[in-house]
Amino acid sequence: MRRLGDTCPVTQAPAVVVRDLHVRFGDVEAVSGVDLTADSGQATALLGRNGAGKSTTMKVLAGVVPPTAGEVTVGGHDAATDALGVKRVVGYCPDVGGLVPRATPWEHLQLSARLRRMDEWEERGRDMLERFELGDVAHRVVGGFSHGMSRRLSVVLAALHEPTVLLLDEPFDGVDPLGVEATLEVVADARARGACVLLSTHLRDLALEACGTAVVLRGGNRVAAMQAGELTGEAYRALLD
Ligand SMILES: Nc1ncnc2c1ncn2[C@@H]1O[C@H](COP(=O)(O)OP(=O)(O)OP(=O)(O)O)[C@@H](O)[C@H]1O
Repeated sequence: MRRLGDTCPVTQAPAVVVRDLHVRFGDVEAVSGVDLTADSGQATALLGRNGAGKSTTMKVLAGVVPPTAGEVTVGGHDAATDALGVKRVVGYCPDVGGLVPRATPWEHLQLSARLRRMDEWEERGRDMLERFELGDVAHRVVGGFSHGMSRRLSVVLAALHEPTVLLLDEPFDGVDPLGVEATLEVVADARARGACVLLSTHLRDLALEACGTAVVLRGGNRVAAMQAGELTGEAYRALLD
């Protein structure tokens, strides 16, 4: 039985390694040559315009879409051959979906904890729901939730089990300032306990606040990787054009 706070195997290698990733859906090449590395204890922002390939890259890192070509290792697991191993080490907030409309937030937490054979998770679960102002609706089905409430619950579910690699795809989308603050705290907490965080967003300012490193994608390619502080508005705009 896994307990919160259990230490994960520490490796010297970067927590996430992506080399020349290609992902094809039929005739569409969604990702065509992305390279990135991300270290434990660091947060990396994936930035880029609509259709740049951010969500597809995140799906590969989460083990839910296989790479068509290239090398992808997440927490030491090869995404092409060991998707289950990848799923075990990540916490993933998808860009859309992932929630069961007829279930309540508390039931989502219960299911997640059971699937991961977690013990002693209730206090953290309650605390996280409170931090994301979902405590009052913990027993209301999520089918009636606003978009922002659903996003907040998706972040809670991704982070509940204190994963080695935390993947947040558009976590700020439609989320109010208190939800943004709670999400930034989740990122900071994850970094502090040595997790590797990857966060995709269109919002440069929030990316800079949350992350020390920024990777910019365009047309399925990585066009830049830099310290987040170097990504001025002007530099970002130039990379997008
Ligand atoms: N399942 C799919 N089938 C076909 N094409 C897809 C599929 N998923 C993504 N694509 C295409 O791949 C490209 C990259 O999409 P992706 O969702 O990864 O971009 P994104 O950077 O996350 O965009 P956004 O910021 O709008 O969410 C787009 O052209 C998209 O239409």
